[in-house]
Amino acid sequence: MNKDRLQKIESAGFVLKPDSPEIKPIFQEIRKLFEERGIRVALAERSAAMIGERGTPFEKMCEESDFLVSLGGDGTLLSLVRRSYPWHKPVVGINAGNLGFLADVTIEEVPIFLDQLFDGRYRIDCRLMIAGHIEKASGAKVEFFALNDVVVSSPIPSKMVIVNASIEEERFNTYRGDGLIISTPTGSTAYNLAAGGPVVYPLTRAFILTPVLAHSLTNQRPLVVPADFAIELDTEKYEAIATIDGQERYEIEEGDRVFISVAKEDARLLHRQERNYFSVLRDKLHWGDRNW
Ligand SMILES: NC(=O)c1ccc[n+]([C@@H]2O[C@H](COP(=O)([O-])OP(=O)(O)OC[C@H]3O[C@@H](n4cnc5c(N)ncnc54)[C@H](O)[C@@H]3O)[C@@H](O)[C@H]2O)c1
Ligand SMILES: Nc1ncnc2c1ncn2[C@@H]1O[C@H](COP(=O)(O)OP(=O)(O)OP(=O)(O)O)[C@@H](O)[C@H]1O
Repeated sequence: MNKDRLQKIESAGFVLKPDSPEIKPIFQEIRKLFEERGIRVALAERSAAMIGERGTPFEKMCEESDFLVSLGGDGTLLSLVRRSYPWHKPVVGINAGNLGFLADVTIEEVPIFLDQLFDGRYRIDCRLMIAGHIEKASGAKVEFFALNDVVVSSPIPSKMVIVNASIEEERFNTYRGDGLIISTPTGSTAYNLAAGGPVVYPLTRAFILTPVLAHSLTNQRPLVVPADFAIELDTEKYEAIATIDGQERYEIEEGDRVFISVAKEDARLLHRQERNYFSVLRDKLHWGDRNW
């Protein structure tokens, strides 16, 4: 299979921004545009229920769609990429949210995006994903995937956490502070950026370890490591949680271990061909804008 090309452009599966029934007329308009071009549209059950329609079970939709569409903000796209990961379908984000850094097709651009799709003028970017798991002290195991980041922090604001980090089975550092972010290059412009971590071009194969408000006078710098390095975290003394892409939370107790490595398959993000990462940095995050 050529991972850079769509196999067919006959069916699309949609997920809508949660708790936003006001999105219904926008979705209906977009569905019409898809159907006018001969693309069958399925809507995931939960999204359908939100707008009073009958939907398709999420798994069936992923199985049967040539590509998936998130109509919402970056959060809706992150969640769709994670949940649909086992089917490895290309995902495009139509921005009906605020920032739309990842979800980069605007509602107005949908007709032209569809024309370009049929002309072959699109790109599928392979983005590395985190494949992680938590081994509980009890022996239980929880697996997860992340497109942006895994954050180990305190469940209580203004309480500290102590996070021990090992890289390739070698104890490397103990982070004391608000937490530790393990970010992918895709996530480098999210929480990692706010915590002072580097912006990393999204096609780079690396992980970034960035402390959040480290309680230390010995500069706890962000660290970039190759994506094929295995990272292991555990915590001491304080309560902690691991948050996946800002959306899934797991309690971490003393004795639990969090394992982070690169997922076998990349996520596939479908973009307009002319999308340029540096323009997005400028337009959305005001990179280099002297008035900001
Ligand atoms: N201080 C912070 O900046 C902060 C704090 C907590 C979480 N986050 C980030 O929020 C992400 C979850 O996003 P959400 O939209 O579900 O939550 P959210 O609604 O809390 O929004 C967080 C903001 O980050 C933006 N964002 C998300 N992923 C991005 C990316 N890869 N590049 C640039 N901007 C991005 C979103 O558009 C939104 O404006 C987490 O993965 C985490 O990285 C940021
Ligand atoms: N499946 C999901 N599980 C948990 N939270 C979700 C899920 N999908 C979306 N969210 C959350 O819903 C909220 C709103 O969604 P979304 O991020 O798409 O829109 P937004 O905040 O308006 O846009 P943006 O993220 O681009 O600023 C976000 O906080 C997001 O994390």
